[in-house]
Amino acid sequence: MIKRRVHVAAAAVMREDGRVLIARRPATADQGGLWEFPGGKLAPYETGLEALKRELIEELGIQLKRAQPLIRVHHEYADKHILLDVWQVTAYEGDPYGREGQPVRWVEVDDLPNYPFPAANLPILRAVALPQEYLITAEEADDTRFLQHLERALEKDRIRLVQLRAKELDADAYQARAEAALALCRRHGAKLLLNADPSWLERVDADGIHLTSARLMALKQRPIPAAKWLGASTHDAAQLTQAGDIDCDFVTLSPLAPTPSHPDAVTIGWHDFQQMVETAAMPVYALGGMTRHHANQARGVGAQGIASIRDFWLHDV
Ligand SMILES: Nc1nc2c([nH]c(=O)n2[C@H]2C[C@H](O)[C@@H](COP(=O)(O)OP(=O)(O)OP(=O)(O)O)O2)c(=O)[nH]1
Ligand SMILES: [Mg+2]
Repeated sequence: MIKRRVHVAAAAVMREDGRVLIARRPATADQGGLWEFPGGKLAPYETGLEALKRELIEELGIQLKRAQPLIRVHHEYADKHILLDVWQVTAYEGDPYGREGQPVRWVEVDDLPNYPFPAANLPILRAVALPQEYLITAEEADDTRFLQHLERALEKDRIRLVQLRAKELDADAYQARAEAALALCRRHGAKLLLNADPSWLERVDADGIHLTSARLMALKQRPIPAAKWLGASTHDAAQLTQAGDIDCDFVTLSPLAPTPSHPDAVTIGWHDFQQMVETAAMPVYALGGMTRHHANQARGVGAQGIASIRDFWLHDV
C-alpha cells in the first residue's frame, strides 16, 4: 500500500504574555480528542502560508498579520505520511475563538507537556518552548569577567538559553562556575545547559545537558529524564540521525559558514544545511559564523534560530 502524503499548515499563535493557543480536535476526527495547533491540510496549489491564513479564519476567526516559519515535521502515521508545516504567529487581528465549536485554550509554554497531543507534535512542543538564540559561553579564565559577560548577554541581548562550555576548567572550578551561572540564569528566566557528562546533573541541578558529538555518538539511549533539556552538537547526517534515535530535544548543526577563527574550514553552506534540517527530528540551531542578524535567514531554511559564542560574548563589559 502506498501511504497517503498529507501536507498540513499549523499555527503556534503566541500572545504577548508568552502564552500559546491550542485547540482540541473533535472526538470523531483523525487524532480525535487530542490537542493540536490550529490548522489544516493545504488545498490544491495552495502554499503553506496561504493555507495558514485560510485556516486561521476558518478555525479561529482571526486575520493573520505576521508569521515566521517555526519548524517542519515529517511523521509516519500508520495510514499516512504527514508533513506539519508550523508557523509562529505573532500578530493578528480579531479575538480567536473556536469557530467550529472546538475548545481553545491559551496555555503557558511550560505547561504544554501536560496536554495530550498527536505523536507528530513532540518536536513542535520543543520548538515552541525554545528561543531563537542559543548562547554558547566563551573560554574565560576569570570568574568575575565571565559573570559580567553572561549578565550583559542576559540583560542586553535578552538571551534565554545558555550552554556552559568551559573545557579548560578543572572539575571544582567548573562546578563553582556552573553554580554561579545557574543562579544568574534563574534570575533572568533563562535555561542553563552544561556541556559536560550527563552525570553532572547530580552535582549541579541545571536545566539540562549539551552533548558533544563524541558523547552523542557513544550513547545508546537518552541519558537524562524528559523533564531536563538535552541538546547535542552535530556536524553530519549520521549525527543528526543519532540525535533523533536517543531523543535529543534539539541540536546545533555546524559549521554553517566560515568563522574568523576557522576561515578555511569546510562548511555546510545554506543549501545543504536546509536539506539536512528538513530530515531532522528535532529543532536545529545554525552554528558557525552566525550572528543575530542571521536569525531570520536561519528560520527561513527551517532552523530554530542561531547559536553563537562570538555574537553574544565579545563585548566590552
Ligand atoms: N492542525 C493540526 N493537525 C495535526 C496536528 N498534529 C497532527 O498530527 N495533525 C494531523 C491530524 C490530521 O491528520 C492532520 C490535519 O488535518 P485536519 O483535520 O486539521 O485538516 P483540515 O483542518 O483541513 O480539516 P478537514 O476539512 O480535512 O476535516 O494533521 C496539529 O498540531 N495541528
Ligand atoms: Mg484542522
